[in-house]
Amino acid sequence: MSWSTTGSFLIPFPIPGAHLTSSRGTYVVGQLIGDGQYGSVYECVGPFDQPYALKMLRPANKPYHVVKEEWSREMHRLDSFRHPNIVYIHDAFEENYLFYLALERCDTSLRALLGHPLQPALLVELSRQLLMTLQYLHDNGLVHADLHAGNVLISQLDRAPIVKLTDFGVAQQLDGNRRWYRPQVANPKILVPELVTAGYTTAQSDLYQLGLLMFQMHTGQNAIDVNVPYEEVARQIAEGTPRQKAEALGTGIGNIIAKLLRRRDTYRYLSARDAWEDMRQLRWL
Ligand SMILES: Nc1ncnc2c1ncn2[C@@H]1O[C@H](COP(=O)(O)OP(=O)(O)OP(=O)(O)O)[C@@H](O)[C@H]1O
Repeated sequence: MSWSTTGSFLIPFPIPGAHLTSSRGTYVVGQLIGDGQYGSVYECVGPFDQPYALKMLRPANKPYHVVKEEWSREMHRLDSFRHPNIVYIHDAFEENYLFYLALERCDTSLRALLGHPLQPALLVELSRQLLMTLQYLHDNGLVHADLHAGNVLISQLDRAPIVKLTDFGVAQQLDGNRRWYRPQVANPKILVPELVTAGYTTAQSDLYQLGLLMFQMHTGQNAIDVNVPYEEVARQIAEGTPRQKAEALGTGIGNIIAKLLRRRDTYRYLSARDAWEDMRQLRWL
């Protein structure tokens, strides 16, 4: 059995076969799918024998009320942003001081597909769906701010792949502001120029993170060397290394990625819609 500490408590994490109960019924926990910075995700079977992905927010020595706030924020975001390309939330509950989200279970994440160039048709289709999802979020004043391959889930991979964006733990409602001044950097591997140089994030920051992701889908490689200290990652971003690499590809899609990776927001695509306008013009579409 695995254990975690929260303050003076010792709380057992769920193990395969464990039964968890919400007001909607009983969930049977299966194998661990994976761990992230903030949570662990398990296979799970719901009250009507449906397969779910059960996300448990890891306490990680944070006070109870902080974890509860994070869980509540993510639950409300997923609940209010219903879209075919956003992972569906079925239930949310607390049991034994741990907080859970019962989510639609997807086949895989984009992370599992990376490491080599994707077929152009697949790259375009996944990018199209991501752009459409970002436009929906931005039209509703939300910036995701944590767009990396582990948060891009995919359903129906063997037929017609459907993107399911997940993990709204970092996301921020802009509330009429254009810029969100952030207290801390959540994930140094997906830094954006405006965060490095001025400490803020905008909706266009999501487009930059998508550019990093599309570079990986197109080439199978990272546009930045992420296995280095934070200062070195920040230097690459501030110097515009990702854009230079995308331009050097000399491909139509490389040019679009380069424009997503512009450092100055006036030169970057202004919206996801604009980026798709260019992508749909590519000859091989
Ligand atoms: N609804 C889901 N269906 C299938 N797999 C999922 C689902 N949600 C998350 N996963 C997988 O579970 C693993 C852990 O997810 P989680 O969101 O906790 O962390 P992460 O995205 O890898 O990283 P981080 O939280 O640090 O951004 C990942 O491999 C992710 O792809």
